[in-house]
Amino acid sequence: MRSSQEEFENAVNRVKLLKKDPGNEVKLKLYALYKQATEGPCNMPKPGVFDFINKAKWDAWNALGSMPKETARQSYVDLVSSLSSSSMSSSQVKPGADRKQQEYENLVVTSEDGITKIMLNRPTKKNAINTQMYQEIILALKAASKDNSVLTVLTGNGDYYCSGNDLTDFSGITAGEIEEKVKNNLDMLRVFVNSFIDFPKPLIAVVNGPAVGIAVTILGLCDAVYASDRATFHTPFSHLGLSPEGCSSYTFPKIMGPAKAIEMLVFGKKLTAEEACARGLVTEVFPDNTFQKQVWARLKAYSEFPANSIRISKQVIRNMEKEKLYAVNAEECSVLQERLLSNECINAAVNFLSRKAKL
Ligand SMILES: CCCCC/C=C/C(=O)SCCNC(=O)CCNC(=O)[C@H](O)C(C)(C)COP(=O)(O)OP(=O)(O)OC[C@H]1O[C@@H](n2cnc3c(N)ncnc32)[C@H](O)[C@@H]1OP(=O)(O)O
Repeated sequence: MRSSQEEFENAVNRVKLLKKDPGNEVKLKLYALYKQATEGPCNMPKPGVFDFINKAKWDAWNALGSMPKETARQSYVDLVSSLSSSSMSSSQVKPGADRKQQEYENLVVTSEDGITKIMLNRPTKKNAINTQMYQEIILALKAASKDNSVLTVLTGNGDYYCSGNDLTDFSGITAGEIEEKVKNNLDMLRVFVNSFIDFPKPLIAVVNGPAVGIAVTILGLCDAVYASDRATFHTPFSHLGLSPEGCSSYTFPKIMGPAKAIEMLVFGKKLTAEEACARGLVTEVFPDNTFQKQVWARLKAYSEFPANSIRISKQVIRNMEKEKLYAVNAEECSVLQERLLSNECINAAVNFLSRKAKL
């Protein structure tokens, strides 16, 4: 929908009422869009290099090139709306309260202070990831990649971070249906892991408690991992007749060296948070009683860094090996598809379902 001249003028007035300074970067963007919307493409002579302020303004306006006036007007209105709502939320919402976004069945997704938090929300099942939760995480990451946040956080509700893939996912499936179900699940897993590979902003795991299976492997694709000292890290793939996923067959040897990676991924050694930190899988460990306070203060400080710089720097690092990661993901999914149909795996799932086996 195109915005009218009246909406544009309203937006110009609303900018003057903003309670929070939006920062120089946003102010330059507003200036440039306003000039483009009212005068068209940049028509000023370029200021000298030492005229810093006017040069920055000129650069911002000139960068809009031949953007039509109508598009600039719409972008200005959109930008002011996003600023007004965040300025309102900080003045009207109780401190510490989150602004809730789209509703999900297995997630709670909130955005505040430049941080989008995706919280796994099946605490009674230790946040095990079922098919629907995989789909919801894919959607939530897609939405977070496009929202105004600077950082995205993945965490768990309750005493667990996540107990990994939901082992009951295949219960109630007949022998005739199993192959197709496994294939569909593996197609979904590939998309799920790709959405971590492709995530364009810093993605931070706040590991509030034990993590199992895919919840651990995917940490190798996160940009920082903050863990409570109560957290543990366990990838019992061999016990379950499975094989590594989440690109861990590539990221773990790279992070901790092949011998330590094999101890985890092949022999299923469970690590404490301190051990995982010593191996480089975890960025920093915090005492559980101050974990949330310390981590969120840290994240809030990081979210105030220049958003574009942070995003671009993350992408420069990730882009170096994106193709490799896609290939690893595809290969792991193809191996896992066979494993899921193996007797070793089916027996392990039956054991879990009949409550004979636990980790
Ligand atoms: C797309 C295909 C991908 C395949 C790749 C696989 C990747 C993986 O993630 S492999 C790892 C899979 N996860 C596990 O093996 C963990 C299994 N769970 C357990 O061993 C235990 O539940 C526990 C150690 C995580 C926690 O034990 P405890 O504290 O004693 O709590 P409960 O066992 O009573 O659990 C409470 C409740 O939660 C259910 N639950 C826990 N984890 C899972 C799970 N992974 N899948 C399904 N359900 C899980 C558990 O069954 C209990 O439910 P209720 O009995 O209904 O209360």
